[in-house]
Parts: sequence; structure tokens; C-alpha cells
Amino acid sequence: MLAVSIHGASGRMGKALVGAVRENDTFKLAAAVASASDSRIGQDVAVIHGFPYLGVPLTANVPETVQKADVVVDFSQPYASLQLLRTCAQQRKPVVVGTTGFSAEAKAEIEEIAQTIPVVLSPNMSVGVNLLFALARIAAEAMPDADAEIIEGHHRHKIDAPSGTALRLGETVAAARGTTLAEAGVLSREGFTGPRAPGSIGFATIRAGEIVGDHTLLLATGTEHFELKHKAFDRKNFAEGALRAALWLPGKPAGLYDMNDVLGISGLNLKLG
Ligand SMILES: NC(=O)C1=CN([C@@H]2O[C@H](COP(=O)(O)OP(=O)(O)OC[C@H]3O[C@@H](n4cnc5c(N)ncnc54)[C@H](OP(=O)(O)O)[C@@H]3O)[C@@H](O)[C@H]2O)C=CC1
Ligand SMILES: O=C(O)C1=N[C@H](C(=O)O)C[C@H](O)C1
Repeated sequence: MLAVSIHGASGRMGKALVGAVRENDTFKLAAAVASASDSRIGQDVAVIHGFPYLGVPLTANVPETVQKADVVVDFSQPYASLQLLRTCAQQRKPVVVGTTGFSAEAKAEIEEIAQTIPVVLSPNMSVGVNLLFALARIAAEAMPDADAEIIEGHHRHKIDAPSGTALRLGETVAAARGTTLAEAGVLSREGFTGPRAPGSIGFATIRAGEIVGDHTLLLATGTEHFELKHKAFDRKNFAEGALRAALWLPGKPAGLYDMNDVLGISGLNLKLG
């Protein structure tokens, strides 16, 4: 059995991960980390999420939890996630990071840390979204002059925008067109914007109710619209992807891996026609 520690265990993804670990005989929950200010520290992580007692108390002691784990899975917040990565580097532990919203500086530090330990970093652990990335590249190459717009929707609690997945979609389209998201991205619009800049990659963000995660890439010319769409209905989908990554990662050489590596579709090079 693989001992997994969940970092961000008190959250929505924490709940989905506890549920997924309970249903999977390959894993045993070694530890569950919440923020130090959480009033439920010391309580059983399964019980706080409405599952039967598991005997794993919520804790804020990160070094101790990393020590107990064969692999660490993180869905928390960027600052907390970086601190965790530093501890994992000290203890030479593999880590799967699903957290989004990292700054460019934080991403640079993650790349540096991943020179010492194996890290899977992906804004979306679902199979469907990783196929969406691959198909987006093909579509953006095939329709180089189409207006690219990325529309994403999430629940009212989400604290980063656009979503990590939407930004990755934008980076994918930009790379397929020989540019970067920093160059071509228009992350939001308001006021007297003027006409659409040719070649720009636009974003629209919806935050409403309990939307789990919707992403659409629209490629529009004057005469046709092409859409690629993914909808997640249950966080179980992300949790199972993260556990798939957690099973794949231990024993890999130090490096920064993507969910495409885990799924074995990093070399996917579908050709049209
Ligand atoms: N890659 C993927 O497939 C997916 C990625 N995500 C990303 O995962 C992240 C978490 O999402 P979600 O679960 O919905 O968010 P939540 O806010 O529900 O959960 C995050 C949890 O992390 C906790 N936390 C904060 N600081 C620390 C700390 N220092 N140590 C440990 N835990 C801490 C928070 O506790 P507190 O409330 O006390 O601050 C909170 O309970 C987001 O960045 C989201 O975008 C989400 C789904 C899928
Ligand atoms: O915060 C979420 O919920 C999600 N975040 C991820 C992102 O920012 O892309 C992935 C997923 O859509 C759910």
C-alpha cells in the first residue's frame, strides 16, 4: 500500500481525495494537513467530511506529515503549496500539485525544486481536460486566423481567475501559433475596449453557484464557429486523476512532470487529413 498525505485536506478537493483514497485499496491515508488556524485541527479528517472514522487527525505539522508519506498530494493555496514543496525537497519526497494560481516567480521556484525531487504539476487532473489541451493545439494550428476565446465557469468560492486550466488552454493556443500568452492574452475586458485585436486570445470568466468546472475553447472565423468543450460534474474526477499521478510518480527521476506524462499522452501528435 502507498502511504499518501493530503495537503489541503480540509477543502473541497480534500474531501474528494479522502473519498477516493477510501475507495482505493492501493492507498492508505497517512496524514491530512489543514491550515494552522483551522478550528478542526485534531479532529478525524474522514469524520469532518461526513465519512466513517478513519483514525487520521487533521494536523498543521507539515514536516511530520511529509515524513509519514510515500507521496504527497496537494490541493491548497499557492503560498501553502510552495512551503510544502520546500519541505518535500528537504525530505526528498515526490509530490503531486493540483493547486492553481501560482505567480511567475512561484512557478520558477517550483521548476527549481523539481530539479531535486519528482513533481507532477497540473492545473487539471482529468483525462478529458488533458485531451482537450491536445485537441486545442491541433485546432489552433488548423485554424490559425480564427479568433480564439476561452470561456470558463466555476463555483462562487473559487479565488483565482482565469482558472489554471483556462490559462493552460490559452498557453496551448498561443504556442500553437508561435506566440505566448503574455503577448496575445486578453484576460478580461471592460469599458471602451476598441475592436478585437487580431491574433489575440480572449478570456471570459463565470463564477456562479456550485459549477464544478466548465471550459470551452471557441475558434471563430467570419463564416464558422468551432468549439471544444469540457464539463466536470464531480470532483471525484480530479481526485482519481491525482491518485493516478500519485501512483505513477514515486521512483521517477527528479523533474517537473505534467498530467500528460502520467496519462501517457505527452507525445500525442494527432494529424489532420
Ligand atoms: N488540478 C486540478 O485538477 C484541480 C485543481 N484545483 C485547485 O486546487 C486548489 C484547491 O481547491 P479547493 O479544494 O476547491 O479549495 P478549498 O478552498 O476548498 O481548499 C483548499 C484548502 O487548503 C487549505 N489550506 C490553506 N492554507 C493551508 C496550509 N498552509 N496548509 C494546509 N492547508 C491549507 C484551506 O484551508 P482554509 O480554508 O482554512 O484556508 C482549504 O481548506 C485550488 O487552487 C483549485 O484551483 C481544484 C480542483 C481540481
Ligand atoms: O477551483 C476549482 O474548483 C478548479 N480549479 C482548477 C483550475 O483552476 O483550472 C481545475 C478545475 O476546473 C476546478
